[in-house]
Amino acid sequence: MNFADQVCKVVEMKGPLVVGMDPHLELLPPYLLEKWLRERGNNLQALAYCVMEFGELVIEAIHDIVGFVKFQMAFYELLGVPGLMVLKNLVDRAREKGLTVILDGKRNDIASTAACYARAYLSGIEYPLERSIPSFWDVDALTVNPYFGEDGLTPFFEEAKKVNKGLFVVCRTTNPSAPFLQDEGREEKVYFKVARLVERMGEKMIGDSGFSSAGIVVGATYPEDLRMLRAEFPSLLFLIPGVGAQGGGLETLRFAFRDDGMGALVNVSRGVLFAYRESGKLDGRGFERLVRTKSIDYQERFRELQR
Ligand SMILES: O=c1ccn([C@@H]2O[C@H](COP(=O)(O)O)[C@@H](O)[C@H]2O)c(=O)[nH]1
Repeated sequence: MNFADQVCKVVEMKGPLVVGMDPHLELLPPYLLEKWLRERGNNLQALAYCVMEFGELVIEAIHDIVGFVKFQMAFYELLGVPGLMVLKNLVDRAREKGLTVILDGKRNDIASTAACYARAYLSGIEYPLERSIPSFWDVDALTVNPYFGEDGLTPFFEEAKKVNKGLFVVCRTTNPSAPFLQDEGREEKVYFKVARLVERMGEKMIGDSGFSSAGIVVGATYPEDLRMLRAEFPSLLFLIPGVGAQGGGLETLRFAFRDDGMGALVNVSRGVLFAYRESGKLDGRGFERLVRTKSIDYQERFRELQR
């Protein structure tokens, strides 16, 4: 069973929600932030402890009802080395709890450097005398930037295939100025070309589900593009951000799923993690109960769209 087949199995069991583990510092529950700053002082290590406890509480609250988490690396990189250690701990905790982990790093470069990223995040290090060291980041899938073209993408596809991991290549992004570059192109728009390239490069990664382990990132904020992409690329898994805080609607996500309800993973970060802010509980105590309630709510709403 390859990564794509595994994704379909988990979607069938739990639903397509991906909880985005994006610890925006300014939105963290004030009681937690105050506790760690009081105990450890005003420094990166204190913030990292706070993010760690926050992440652990989220994982504990959702692991039995959610199948996927996506860690946005930027929020952990912000906290320097302590932040990266927290990221590592949370990734391991999530996997121990049975969650499928997507690392949102949007990596790429020229081929020789991309190979290094691909080994770092996917396959690990192989060196002479048949010795090898597994990847430090024990994740299930990585997001990748397509701007370098096929030679930049190739190492990610090769390494992912070797160790049966997943890729999500950035295709149609959620941000307002996305069309400025992504809608360029003579015969075909750039984002469509990206999807076509991923489809071709991932042909040999198609599993029994009919999906390839190399998918694309498609924003919920461009529903018509989402619909066209699904119609044209039935074998691509979509990782869909943009629901909630960025204003992406739910109804149009119906088009993202294949007839059997498979094919789309929907990421919600702020809309789930910080639900306590809509509840009037200003210090955030018990925020994790609302994370759970909101996750259940999203899974139910997605289930309706999958029919
Ligand atoms: O086009 C893109 C690509 C990635 N993202 C990432 O998804 C989440 C969205 O967070 P919300 O709080 O649910 O808006 C975040 O990690 C982004 O970096 C995206 O939004 N758009």
